[in-house]
Amino acid sequence: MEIKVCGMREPENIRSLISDVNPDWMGLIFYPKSPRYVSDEYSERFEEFPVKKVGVFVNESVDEILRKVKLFDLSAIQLHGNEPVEILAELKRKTAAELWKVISVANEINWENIAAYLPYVNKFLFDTASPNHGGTGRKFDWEILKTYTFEKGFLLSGGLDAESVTEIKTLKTEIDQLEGVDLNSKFEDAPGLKNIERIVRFKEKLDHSL
Ligand SMILES: O=C(O)c1ccccc1NCC(=O)[C@H](O)[C@H](O)COP(=O)(O)O
Repeated sequence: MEIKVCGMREPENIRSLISDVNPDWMGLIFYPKSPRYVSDEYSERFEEFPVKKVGVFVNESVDEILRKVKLFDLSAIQLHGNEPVEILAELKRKTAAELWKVISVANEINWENIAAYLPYVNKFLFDTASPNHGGTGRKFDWEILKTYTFEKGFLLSGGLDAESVTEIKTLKTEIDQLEGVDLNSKFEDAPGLKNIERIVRFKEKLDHSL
């Protein structure tokens, strides 16, 4: 299973993450209201790191997203707001970066609305709905994912921690499209600063149980 560690910011912390965990993806948050916000000044400090970067955006303009893709050498764009399909269509025409659409889960999911994104996205990411958009540290009811019928893969997100591993394993046996997990606030010592040991323990538990 893929591992994305989101909300990274501090170079020394990133260095430890890569050497001890070697995640598939590192998430950088470009939403100014997030306590994990990554400003342009960080771009030079990230150049050396051999890890694929995914930029997290909330209702951002296409021009600004493309500017960040270039500045931070992003491999993927995670759209974490209410972005309409047209924005994804435009991005797909203008960049080779992967496109991930976040589905914020409250009570129900309208699968017809989500189907409209299929021609443009590389994957979906299911997260807990919140007025702040992400980083809630709360799980949603994963039962709803059992009604997922598309072939497209997705990442599971929202309040994941080491205690979640058994349930993730069960879910994977039922839903093959579950490609990976997204870790964030439950692995932090402070916003934007991850506890690497905690992530190592999560990964070991996941590897042993899959
Ligand atoms: O983490 C944030 O501060 C954030 C703020 C606004 C939009 C997205 C944000 N995070 C994006 C992510 O992909 C998080 O990993 C995801 O929301 C899960 O976070 P958590 O519930 O803390 O595990």
